[in-house]
Amino acid sequence: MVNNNFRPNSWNEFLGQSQIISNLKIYVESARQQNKTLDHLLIHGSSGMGKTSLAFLISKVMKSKLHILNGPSIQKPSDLIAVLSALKPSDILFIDEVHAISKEILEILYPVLEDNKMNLVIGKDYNSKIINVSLPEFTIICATTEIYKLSYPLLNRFPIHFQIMDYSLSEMSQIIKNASNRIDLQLSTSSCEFIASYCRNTPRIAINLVNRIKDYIITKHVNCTNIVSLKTIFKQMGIYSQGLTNNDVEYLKILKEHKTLGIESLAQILDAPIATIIQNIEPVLIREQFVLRTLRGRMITDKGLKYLSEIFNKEAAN
Ligand SMILES: Nc1ncnc2c1ncn2[C@@H]1O[C@H](COP(=O)(O)OP(=O)(O)OP(=O)(O)O)[C@@H](O)[C@H]1O
Ligand SMILES: [Mg+2]
Repeated sequence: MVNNNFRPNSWNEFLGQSQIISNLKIYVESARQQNKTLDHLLIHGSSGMGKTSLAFLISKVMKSKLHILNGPSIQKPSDLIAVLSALKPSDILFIDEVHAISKEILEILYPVLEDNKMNLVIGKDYNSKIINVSLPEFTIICATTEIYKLSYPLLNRFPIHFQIMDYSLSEMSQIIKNASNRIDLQLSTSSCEFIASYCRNTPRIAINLVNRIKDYIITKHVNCTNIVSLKTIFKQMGIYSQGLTNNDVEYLKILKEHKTLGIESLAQILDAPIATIIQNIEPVLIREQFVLRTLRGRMITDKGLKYLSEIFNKEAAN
């Protein structure tokens, strides 16, 4: 489990995403000078890229109390209404996985986002009436990994919208350096860069790897953290270069065998849900240019074939 202690506590500790951070600093400062709350904010990006960390950081720099809700766990209107009713001025409400909230809950959220009001239905059938309840000035931060599942009316009710972009290799190595410092693990710059190449561009994976490396060092399964010993650790963990896992390699092997395959056939052969393939397997393979998505289906590239032959040659040599 990723330890919450790794979450950035200040602007400086949140690495990369320079455009988001520089804009956010302006919006936060402007809100402060006008004695206003920050406008509602939507953050989207893949899993483990820093959405929750950013929401936590905003609440820290705004010195605001953070209330947290998770889209899939808001099952009935009262789940949301209870939290909204407890909000105090300047609080922040963070709704994670907002794509998973139902239409019924969205109906409550729309007037809150737009007019800072809750429309509550009191009574039943012919005796029912709607009352408007004004809420204190507060900020809603929503996060999603699946932006395309949000309806347009929801999307355009967020005055601020950030997309978490890829991290550069040097930003990833700095995240690794900072995480290793926090757990007293000595890593050279070249070791950090090497680990960064195994992180699939994802800070959460970086932090997991740093923790696992510490496990190997502490239990003396490996003596030092040079690149040769890091390679031994990753091999033992079943991670290939570029951070590929057995599933990713299996996917490449299937494509090598079949040349071109549609996603349904791939899912069947891999025995994995299509969503898992699209969200967990393909992003790294496409970013590394090992795989192409064409109209006829998925195809392995020459670079992908070279990667496969390299890892199997290495295995044969060992
Ligand atoms: N830009 C960053 N700088 C430093 N550390 C980061 C950064 N982004 C993420 N992290 C670290 O990576 C971990 C995972 O990030 P986080 O939980 O914010 O991801 P997420 O986008 O919310 O993922 P999910 O969609 O799965 O909820 C955090 O614990 C944090 O320590
Ligand atoms: Mg999160």
